[in-house]
Amino acid sequence: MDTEDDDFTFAKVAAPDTEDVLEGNDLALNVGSITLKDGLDQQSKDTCLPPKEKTIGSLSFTVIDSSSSKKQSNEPSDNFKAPRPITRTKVPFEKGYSQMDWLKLTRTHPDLAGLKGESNKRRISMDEVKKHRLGDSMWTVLKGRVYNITPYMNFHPGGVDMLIKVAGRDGTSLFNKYHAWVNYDILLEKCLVGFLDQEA
Ligand code: HEM
Repeated sequence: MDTEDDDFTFAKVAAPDTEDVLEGNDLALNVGSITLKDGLDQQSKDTCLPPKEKTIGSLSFTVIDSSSSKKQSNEPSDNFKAPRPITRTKVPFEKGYSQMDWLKLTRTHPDLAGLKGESNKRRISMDEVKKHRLGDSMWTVLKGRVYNITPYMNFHPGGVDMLIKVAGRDGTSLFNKYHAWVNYDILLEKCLVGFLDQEA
């Protein structure tokens, strides 16, 4: 059987040693003896501290006069112009034109680019791109790749009006302005017509 002495759940907590108490008291005394210098003694006043900078013990701080009519340096200057935020309005997609529907179409449609058997590795001149501004064959250039964007028109979350702006031209900068993070490479993979011939 356990005796009361063996049972740690009833272990007696010894009263603190008188020495410990004294040490504690010492600490308390030490804490009590910390003094804060106001830094305004004659010596500080005579040294090189600027008038509004003061020292308390080892801490120093600067007094800012908020009543001063002078502008603080962290205020925007009069010439500062904040960049104008662009408005990105998501157009509610029509039934059958969600991003999932687009994904399904890219997997099932045999020729979204409208290649009709031609290779999509072809080099294409900007003049040829310009001819594809309308109808079922609207092309755009994104970072040197030429895409037929007609099939994607109704699926574009930003709406047809936005996407049509890049038909027949290089759409890279406009695309980046609105959503540089969008992975067009994957989205339009099946719409690739060819590569822009920079020299032509
Ligand atoms: C050419 C290929 C393009 C592709 C593949 C594409 C794709 C996308 C995608 C996936 C979104 C949804 C993004 C999201 O939810 O964060 C989106 C949204 C949007 N896109 Fe495009 N886009 C293209 C071109 C453009 C262009 C040229 C413009 C502008 C002229 C434009 C304007 C917008 C806008 C305003 C939204 C807003 C909807 C939102 O806040 O999500 N897009 N686009």
